[in-house]
Amino acid sequence: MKIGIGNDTAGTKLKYIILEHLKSKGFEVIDFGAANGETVEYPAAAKTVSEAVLKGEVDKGILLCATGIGISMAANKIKGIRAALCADSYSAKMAAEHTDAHVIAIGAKIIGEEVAVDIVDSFLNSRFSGGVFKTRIDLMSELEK
Ligand SMILES: O=C(CO)[C@H](O)[C@H](O)COP(=O)(O)O
Repeated sequence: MKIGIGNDTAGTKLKYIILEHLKSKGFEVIDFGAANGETVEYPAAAKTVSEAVLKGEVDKGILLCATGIGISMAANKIKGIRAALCADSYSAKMAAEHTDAHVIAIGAKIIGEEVAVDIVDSFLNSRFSGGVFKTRIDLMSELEK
């Protein structure tokens, strides 16, 4: 599984922790986010990762900003993207199982490092349930028209 990770400046430290964790688990990770000392605004990071998912360059995306709020809002403005702001691993599991989220967002100043890693693992280890949940995301997609 190929993962895209993106962050604004506030998410840089947590990005590297998640990046190393994912690599240690054998994931291929593309880092689209701000590097140490670099200034990147969250809309740009959200756009790059979301478009990479839509193009199939990566399978799923992880987004980080200080709160996770702006970067999840920005990702949800990209047509076709379902982004879920997650503060716990159950939500991350449901984001995958019930809403087939393309990306999750985590607040780097809100969520501790170990919980953040649990959230990421929970999201990536969970699969879309289909069935009635597919009907519902199709209804959600109609809202974009
Ligand atoms: O969480 C965010 C948006 O929802 C941003 O990361 C936050 O606003 C950045 O703030 P600052 O420039 O003070 O680090």
